[in-house]
Amino acid sequence: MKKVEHIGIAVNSIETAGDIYTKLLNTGIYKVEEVASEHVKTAFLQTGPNKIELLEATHPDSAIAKFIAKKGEGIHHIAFEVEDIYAEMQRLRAEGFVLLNEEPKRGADNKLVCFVHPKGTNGVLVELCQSV
Ligand SMILES: C[C@@H](C(=O)O)C(=O)SCCNC(=O)CCNC(=O)[C@H](O)C(C)(C)COP(=O)(O)OP(=O)(O)OC[C@H]1O[C@@H](n2cnc3c(N)ncnc32)[C@H](O)[C@@H]1OP(=O)(O)O
Ligand SMILES: [Co+2]
Repeated sequence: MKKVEHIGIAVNSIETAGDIYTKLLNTGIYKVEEVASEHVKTAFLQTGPNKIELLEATHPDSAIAKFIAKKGEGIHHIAFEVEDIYAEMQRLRAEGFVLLNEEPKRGADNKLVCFVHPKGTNGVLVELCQSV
């Protein structure tokens, strides 16, 4: 694992949350991308080397819609950048972690991503991501 790549925050509205985080971080959203396969719209802000990903559901079946219905808005996941996602997935499986996808899937910026079940990581949903 190389570093924390981003922290994902589930929000009801990217427009509203975008204004709040722009004021909070004193920097604007630098990109908005819909990731249709995940049923989310994402918006990214950057402070120094760190990225915040705001996530709004685009469908009632979205993980974000379900999360907000259960827990309300808030931190949804921590994403770690990895060098070789296939190797990391194999390593984590061997360590007994439950991966939520068998094969890497595509996230924002077309990155390869894989999620680790929060039940095995002390209640924190973990995303692995590899730049392509
Ligand atoms: C675009 C991309 C990118 O960055 O490039 C993204 O980030 S996409 C980000 C959106 N996509 C994803 O999150 C994909 C991976 N997520 C998933 O597969 C799912 O959301 C699961 C994490 C498996 C949860 O789905 P499931 O249908 O099982 O929902 P559920 O409501 O029954 O949840 C089962 C248990 O997990 C808990 N739970 C659910 N989501 C959680 C989260 N984000 N953090 C911590 N705990 C969480 C629930 O409270 C519940 O606990 P109790 O049993 O105690 O009540
Ligand atoms: Co993410």
